Amino acid sequence: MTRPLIASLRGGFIVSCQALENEPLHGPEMMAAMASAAEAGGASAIRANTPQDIAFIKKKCKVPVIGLYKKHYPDSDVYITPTLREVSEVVRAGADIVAIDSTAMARPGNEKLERLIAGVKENFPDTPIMADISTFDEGLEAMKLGADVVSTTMSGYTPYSPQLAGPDFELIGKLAALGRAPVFAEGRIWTVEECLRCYEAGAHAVVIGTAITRPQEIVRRFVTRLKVKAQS
Ligand SMILES: CC(=O)N[C@H](C=O)[C@@H](O)[C@H](O)[C@H](O)COP(=O)(O)O
Repeated sequence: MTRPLIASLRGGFIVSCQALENEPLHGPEMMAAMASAAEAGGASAIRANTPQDIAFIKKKCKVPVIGLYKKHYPDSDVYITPTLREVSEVVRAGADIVAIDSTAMARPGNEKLERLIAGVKENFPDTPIMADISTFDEGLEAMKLGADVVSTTMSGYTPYSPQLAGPDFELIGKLAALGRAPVFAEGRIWTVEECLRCYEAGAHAVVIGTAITRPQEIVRRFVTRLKVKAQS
C-alpha cells in the first residue's frame, strides 16, 4: 500500500538542495535559502543532505523534506545514509522521508540491507523509506524488502550500472512497469523534455539537483559548450 505522503507526490517535482563541504554554497543557511527558492517556484518536496541542513530547511519550508546523510565508512562504498545511526539523525532533524542507499554494494560492518530496512521500520514506523538504487534487480529487491519508494539515484554511480551521460530512462520504465511501488526518476536530469520523458516512462515524481542547485556546474556547462576561455 502506497503511504499517503508518497501518494501525494504523484506527478511532483522534487528539488535536491545539496552542497558538500568542498562546494561554494556549502552551509545550512545557504541550503535553506535554496530550498525556500525551490518552494517559491512550486517544488513539491525538497531532498537534503545532513541533519543540520534538514533542520534549517524544515524551519523555512512547508513542503516535505526527503532527508539523507552522506557519510563514508572505511569498510564500505555505501555513503547515502549507510546505517541506522544516520537514519536516526536524519529523522530527529525532522525529515519526512528518509533516503537510504539500497544498492548491492557491501555495507558498513557487512550489514544486510534487509536488516537496515527492518530496523528503520521498527524504530521509525512513521517515516517512509526512499530506496536509492542503481539497477533493476536492486529496485526489485528494495520493493520486496518494503521500501516505500524506489529512486534511480545511484544508476551510473555503482561500478556495475550503466554509465550514462543522461537519465536512465530504461531503468525508470522497467521498474515502473512492475507496478509494485512508486518510482522516482533521479540523476542527471537537466531539461523539461527529460522530465516529461521520465513521467511518460512511469515515474511517480522527478528529482532534480545539480541542474538547479549547483550553480558552478550550471556555469561549467555553458562555459564548456561555448568554449569560453577561462580568465587567469
Ligand atoms: C550519486 C549521488 O550521490 N547523488 C546524490 C544523492 O543525493 C546527489 O549528489 C545528487 O545531486 C542527486 O541525486 C540529484 O541528482 P542530480 O544532481 O544529477 O540531478
